[in-house]
Amino acid sequence: MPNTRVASAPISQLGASIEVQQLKRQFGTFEALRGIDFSLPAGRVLALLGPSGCGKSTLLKLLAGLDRPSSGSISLGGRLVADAKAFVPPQQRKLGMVFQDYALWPHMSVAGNVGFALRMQGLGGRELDLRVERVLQQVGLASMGKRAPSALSGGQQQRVALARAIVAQPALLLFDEPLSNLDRDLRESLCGEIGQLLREMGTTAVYVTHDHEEACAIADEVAVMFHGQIAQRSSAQQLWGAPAHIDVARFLKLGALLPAWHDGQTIGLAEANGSHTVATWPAAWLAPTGAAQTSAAQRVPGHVLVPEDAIRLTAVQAATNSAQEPKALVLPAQVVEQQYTSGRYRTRLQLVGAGPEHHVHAWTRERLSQAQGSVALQVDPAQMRWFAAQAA
Ligand SMILES: Nc1ncnc2c1ncn2[C@@H]1O[C@H](COP(=O)(O)OP(=O)(O)OP(=O)(O)O)[C@@H](O)[C@H]1O
Repeated sequence: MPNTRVASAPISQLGASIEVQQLKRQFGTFEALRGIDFSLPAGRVLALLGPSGCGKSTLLKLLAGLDRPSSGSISLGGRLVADAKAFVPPQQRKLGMVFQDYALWPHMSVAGNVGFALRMQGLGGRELDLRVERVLQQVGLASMGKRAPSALSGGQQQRVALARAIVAQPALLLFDEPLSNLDRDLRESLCGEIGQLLREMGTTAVYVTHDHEEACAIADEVAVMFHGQIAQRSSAQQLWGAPAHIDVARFLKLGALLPAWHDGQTIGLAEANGSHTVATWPAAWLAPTGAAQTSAAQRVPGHVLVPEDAIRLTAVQAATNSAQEPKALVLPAQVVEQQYTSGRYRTRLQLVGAGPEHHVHAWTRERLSQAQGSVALQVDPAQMRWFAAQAA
């Protein structure tokens, strides 16, 4: 979208706050949402992130009023819109929606699509034309109003859908995987533009995606969902730096999750059955929040997260647990394979003396051959995190 849009952006309004309490949605005996609680202040953007089937779209539909909760409540802007008794239909919730498949009306022009909500409000003539043209300009489609949607590219069609969603100045914008039909370059640019537009507008928004880069680029806060529940809700920085749950670390692919034990003082990398400890180090070396999860007198099984960026590769002879570098964990490893990507090698390494589950990935500039034998991993323990095994 052109930069002129920023200077001429006329819309600046505060959106509606969202308050969701103990929200559940059952389909027969299946619980698609199992007690969702969150509140979002007005003007904030929340991304719902999670694997397929975790309940993101179900939650979005309940916020939109396209479906009713089995129990629990939703309030928008302090007004109760859904609970056991109340139900406010979508057209009275002052919201705009953008879907994955654009959902444009093919028999209407671009301007006809964009102006539809305003015409429903009784607006017409010059004022309608001006509002539509202004919004088309905002989404980078100035002077395309007369075209048919079928005469536009996928990215342009999604801009029309965006213009249609924002033209009536909604208090809440809901996005359901809006970029997943577009190619990667377009996804990246449109993602940045939507984020900028949302910040300019000050509208509250909920954005469903299974792409963590998209979620982090657009949203102030990210809620990661699994099996109908929110596992963690925080800023993107916190999500990456302090995943609260092993499933979050796994979903975000934050690094290797190595079987380990923790006895309150020491952490040991161990075989899954606990039979053979490969290496130990003081638990205090880990980030405090990671170690704080366990204060046991006996060994508790779990996993240690080793982010790829926490690992440096050195020659075996150069690597020692020296007094100069007391908090560097040194582990001998064997190169298994390397893949060249984006100017670096992603290198898969097997820890020496450990089972197949004890492998990690690290990045190197050089090509290493298996014939070079062992290398040493220098791991920064401050970047590692401990996750105790969950009770069955
Ligand atoms: N109308 C329905 N009847 C029965 N089950 C449903 C219905 N709608 C959703 N579900 C189930 O609820 C679960 C959550 O679905 P939902 O569409 O919310 O997932 P999602 O996280 O949005 O997934 P995706 O990323 O694949 O769109 C899924 O197991 C789905 O099969």
